Amino acid sequence: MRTAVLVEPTEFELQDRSEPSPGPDDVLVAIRDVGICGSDVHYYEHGRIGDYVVEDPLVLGHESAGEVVAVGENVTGLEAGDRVALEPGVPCRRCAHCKRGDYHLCEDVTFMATPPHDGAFAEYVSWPADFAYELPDSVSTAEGALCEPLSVGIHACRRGDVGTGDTVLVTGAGPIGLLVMEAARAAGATDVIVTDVVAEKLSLAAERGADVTVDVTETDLESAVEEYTDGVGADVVVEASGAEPSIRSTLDAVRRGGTVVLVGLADEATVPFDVLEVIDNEIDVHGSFRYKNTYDAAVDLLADGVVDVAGIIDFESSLDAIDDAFQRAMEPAVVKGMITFES
Ligand SMILES: NC(=O)C1=CN([C@@H]2O[C@H](COP(=O)(O)OP(=O)(O)OC[C@H]3O[C@@H](n4cnc5c(N)ncnc54)[C@H](O)[C@@H]3O)[C@@H](O)[C@H]2O)C=CC1
Ligand SMILES: CC(=O)[C@H](N)C(=O)O
Repeated sequence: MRTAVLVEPTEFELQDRSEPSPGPDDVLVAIRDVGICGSDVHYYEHGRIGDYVVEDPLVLGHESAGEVVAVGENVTGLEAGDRVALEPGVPCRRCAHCKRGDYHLCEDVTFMATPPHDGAFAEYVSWPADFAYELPDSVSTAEGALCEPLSVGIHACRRGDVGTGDTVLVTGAGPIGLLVMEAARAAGATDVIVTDVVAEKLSLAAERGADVTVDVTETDLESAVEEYTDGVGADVVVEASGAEPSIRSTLDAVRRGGTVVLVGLADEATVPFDVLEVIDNEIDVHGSFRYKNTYDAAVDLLADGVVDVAGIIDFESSLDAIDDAFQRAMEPAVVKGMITFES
């Protein structure tokens, strides 16, 4: 089977590898669509993310969906021909975190495209059947692939306990911020404010239903939120840029007694954060890491037409043109590129 392997920073090699054979509990999936995530681009550019270093050639891609072509002997509920979205992180199922239900915090997780585990820029992937979610006919495999970033959004909104009538501020209008907005709407938020520093991103956020967009290079965020909320502040702020000034600004924009959810990964682990403001204003600050138990919800939300993920896709490309696709994905105005495989 054909794969795109990152052999050096900024260098993919198209390699033929042998097709995996499914274990007894696995499905063999012919991959149809894989999203290019910011983390893929980061590995491509720098060969590492923090402590995760690409030491051996690595197949990138973890936002994937495709068609089941074979199933292991223990698999029930899925058969050849079914289309599935693949949840990319498979936990050990045995550790304390897994046993208390926090499987996304498992320290022994096999996460696609995170060294040393290969990802889905490959014609076939063998994956545990219980981490493969059947897609109804109304949901495309491109949408199925984007259940991954949508899951990040759903989990962040669950962490923030976003509810009916809430005003939610989303900082950063990349794919994660835009899908946080979708998840917040689905959770009942009636007002969504979105920030960014790139005009095209803010235009897209507005087209997709943001009530207010704020270009923080031109407008003071605190004043803009104060004006919109009659001086109260946002009920929930979801930080989805990873930019240090934006992380710090969350405390200026959240209401007293509100919640800040940190999703964006800052370049530096240490960001000044005013703990007195957190205490005086009784602000709940939550980290949000990947997701757990979100894929069923993501598929249902897509099937019911409650959320839109396809609208964030800027371009589709073939595996052969993966270098060009990654170059395009690095352009500031681009939100989401997809690698598509022929069926
Ligand atoms: N916690 C988790 O489980 C996960 C975290 N992430 C992180 O979430 C963040 C967002 O991911 P993507 O949307 O893929 O990234 P992205 O880089 O595509 O989007 C970030 C957006 O923030 C904007 N931005 C930059 N500076 C800003 C500022 N000062 N104020 C407001 N917006 C600003 C950028 O223009 C861009 O549109 C990244 O830091 C990523 O590493 C992504 C996936 C999972
Ligand atoms: C940080 C990422 O973008 C990635 N989705 C991951 O969860 O590792």
